[in-house]
Amino acid sequence: MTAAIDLVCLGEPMVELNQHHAGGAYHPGFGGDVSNTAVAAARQGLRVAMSTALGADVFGDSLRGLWTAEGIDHSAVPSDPDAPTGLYFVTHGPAGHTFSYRRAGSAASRMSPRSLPLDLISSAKVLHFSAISQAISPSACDACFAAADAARAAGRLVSYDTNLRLALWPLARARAVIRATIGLSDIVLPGLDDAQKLCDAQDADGIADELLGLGARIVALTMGSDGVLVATADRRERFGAHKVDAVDATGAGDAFDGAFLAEYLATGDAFAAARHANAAAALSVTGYGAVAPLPRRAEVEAFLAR
Ligand SMILES: O=C(O)C(=O)C[C@H](O)[C@H](O)CO
Repeated sequence: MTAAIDLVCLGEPMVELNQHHAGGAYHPGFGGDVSNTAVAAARQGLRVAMSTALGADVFGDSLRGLWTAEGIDHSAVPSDPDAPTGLYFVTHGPAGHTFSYRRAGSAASRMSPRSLPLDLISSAKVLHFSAISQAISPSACDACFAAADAARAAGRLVSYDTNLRLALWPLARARAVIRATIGLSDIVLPGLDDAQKLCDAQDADGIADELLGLGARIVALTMGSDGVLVATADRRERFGAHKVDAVDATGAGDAFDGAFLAEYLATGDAFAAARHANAAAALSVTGYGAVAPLPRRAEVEAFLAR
């Protein structure tokens, strides 16, 4: 079964409570950046598995329900009877969205190198994790490095989103860990705001140069309303942002990541992958929540064909 997996996503899934309007009700949904990426990739046709841990609780059960419905393999995900599934709240204001976490001590934060499904990671085509996967605890950070080592030793691709969450760790530590991880990654997927905190360079081309210099093979830098810059050692290209009626940017980067990986595995072309992912990310911000609005392949293709 594991031999058929294209993508393993390693990190922390969470239940989401999203308050669409100030003072209004909180709407239940799903989040956790790499779980969002897993759903985004599965909706584009990849065979995806999760590597994480859940609490043995109703929130863990509902995440399993999501993954089953999306065709995502969660057979390697244990349920921890002694630690909860993490939650987060999303509120919206004039400056965008804010995340408030209830995740300290979660089951996923107890991940360690010993808990990894190494056969799965070594046999899948791509391992994807993020700086959030590393920030949730020192043992989870160790697990990410061990997983990257296993994937690389097996000749697999490592994909990394630099998602910087300064509520989870201080910038100095984040910067050191993230820059070291970029050196182990084939595909690096940063957002501009984060990249400006992680790099000495502040402009998009300088950031791409710096990340390629750290060892990335492909950099896809998402820049919000300025679109996307994709850079490899010998080519770079910009893709303009699509104009859509945006209501909630939660998970837009994860939508990009999942669609990018799906199209990259289908075509081997990072630039075609970015064009596809740029459209998927645009569609993902037209609804509330990290997961519900993630588009399917047919929707992305129809949007690009307009
Ligand atoms: O912020 C986090 O740790 C999350 O995983 C919550 C969101 O789902 C995620 O950030 C969206 O990218």
